[in-house]
Amino acid sequence: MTKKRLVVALGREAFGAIIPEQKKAVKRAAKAIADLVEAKYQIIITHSNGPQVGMLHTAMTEFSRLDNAYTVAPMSVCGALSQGYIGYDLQNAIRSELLERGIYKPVSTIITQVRVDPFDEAFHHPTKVIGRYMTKDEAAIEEEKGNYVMKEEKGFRRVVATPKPIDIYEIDAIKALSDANQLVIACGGGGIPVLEQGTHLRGASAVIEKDTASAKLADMLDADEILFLTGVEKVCLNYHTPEETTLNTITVEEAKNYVREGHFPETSMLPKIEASIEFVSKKPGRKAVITHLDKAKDAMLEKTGTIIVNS
Ligand SMILES: Nc1ncnc2c1ncn2[C@@H]1O[C@H](COP(=O)(O)OP(=O)(O)O)[C@@H](O)[C@H]1O
Ligand SMILES: NC(=O)OP(=O)(O)O
Repeated sequence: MTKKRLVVALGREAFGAIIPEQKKAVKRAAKAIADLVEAKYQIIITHSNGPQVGMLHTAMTEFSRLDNAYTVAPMSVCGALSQGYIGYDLQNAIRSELLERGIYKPVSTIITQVRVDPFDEAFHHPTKVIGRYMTKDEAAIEEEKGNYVMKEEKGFRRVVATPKPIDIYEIDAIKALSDANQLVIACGGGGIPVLEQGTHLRGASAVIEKDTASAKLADMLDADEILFLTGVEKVCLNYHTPEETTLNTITVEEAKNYVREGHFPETSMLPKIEASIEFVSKKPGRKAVITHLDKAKDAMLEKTGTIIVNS
């Protein structure tokens, strides 16, 4: 029996924001992945990095202010750092969980670069929230430093540009490892955004939306399914209102209508719905699933989650 190829996109629930939280949270992510390995999926893992990339950028910038022996790290370098240390924790947690279940399977992280367009309009309209929540006063100080901030429900956060992913440079390596039945962590944080300049890849000051990049990766790998593991069991209409209802299986057309009706916020659920529409509508038979981190196996068995199909 050929295994189904599945891209699993791990959201913030799988990492928390700070390093001690991450060590604990990745164990839950590892359980989800191990369940899917046991269910015989061929898995490629992607992950969030919004809180982490913001933390790294702020830390490096502030440190360089204190000591001029250190320099500011560009956002692209912070993206690479985040892929490295998140991948490190994740691959070790998955390795342990699999070994405890008597399964040996190599797990590796690929530092992944993703091509973006230097003329992408997103560079003029930053919308990607990163880093920690700030108070109004902290946000004002942040703006004085030349950074953009945005007001969210729980406070203020920094925002950076989020250009569309065009191509994934390490796709052949990702595919080779996956074809060899190994677990691969790739496109972390949406991938490091790079601009192609002749033979040189130059890092861009941006953070790619990991949901969009996950759909791109899933399409380039010709995956059968994509699974977004987030903080809710099902996607809702009229979220957090007295009229709230949950969605079970919906078609791409229904999903598009709900987007038009404005049910999904731009900085949280919308990218997952748009990525699902993009992936599913490219080829018949594809499926996208959105559910809670702890419900991965049940959702793949269609016992829970929101499932997006062609028709
Ligand atoms: N319509 C909606 N239905 C369900 N959850 C929603 C909705 N709108 C916003 N959310 C929130 O969006 C979150 C998912 O977005 P986010 O945390 O940014 O993703 P990720 O888990 O990939 O990091 C959910 O955990 C939930 O709190
Ligand atoms: N890069 C990215 O989309 O990260 P978050 O999911 O944490 O926003």
